[in-house]
Amino acid sequence: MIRINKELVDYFKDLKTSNTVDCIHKEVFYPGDFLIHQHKKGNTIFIIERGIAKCFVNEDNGRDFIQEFVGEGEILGEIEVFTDTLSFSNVQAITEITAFKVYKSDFYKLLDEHHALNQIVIRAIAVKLRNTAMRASQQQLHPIDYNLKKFMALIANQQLNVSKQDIADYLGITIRSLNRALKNNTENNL
Ligand SMILES: Nc1ncnc2c1ncn2[C@@H]1O[C@@H]2COP(=O)(O)O[C@H]2[C@H]1O
Repeated sequence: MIRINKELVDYFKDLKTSNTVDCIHKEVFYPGDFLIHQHKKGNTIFIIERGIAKCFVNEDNGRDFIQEFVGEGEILGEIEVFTDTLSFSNVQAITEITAFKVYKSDFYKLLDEHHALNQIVIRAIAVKLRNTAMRASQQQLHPIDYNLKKFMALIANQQLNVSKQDIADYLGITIRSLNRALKNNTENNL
């Protein structure tokens, strides 16, 4: 499912057009470009203005796991900025993306000066935690066929072409298992 956050993107659009701050930069990414690299220090946060990216972890065994598809208004890089650690995952553009980029020190300054932004960011992180926890339990407790069916239904109305590899990486299964599940679902008319 593609996560979005309208209130966050609207807040940044308003700040940018108000011309009261000069620390919000715009950056364009093309499909395949990385916004954030796993295990690297980035020192910036991004807010997606337009476009879709995938957040994924590359495991020691070489396999990728997609944690989430993120779209308009999603904040990226905030974990690294708030915890002063290296990024725990990659963020890669799937479509062309325009994003607001703010350096860490400027982001802290914005949070100091804009009470409303604090609340929006706290809410965004709480929603991420909730979504991530719910997805984890759903994935653990349901069979592959059920999770695949749910995922296909979620992306059906989002006009996004997700590759077979990305679907498999989102469900944490191999392409072979995905093909088997697709066949099962077709045979059972799911
Ligand atoms: N499950 C998730 N939901 C939303 N965003 C995520 C998820 N996992 C990783 N990310 C984003 O990917 C970013 C990678 O860099 P950070 O660790 O700084 O911060 C991470 C989050 O912004």
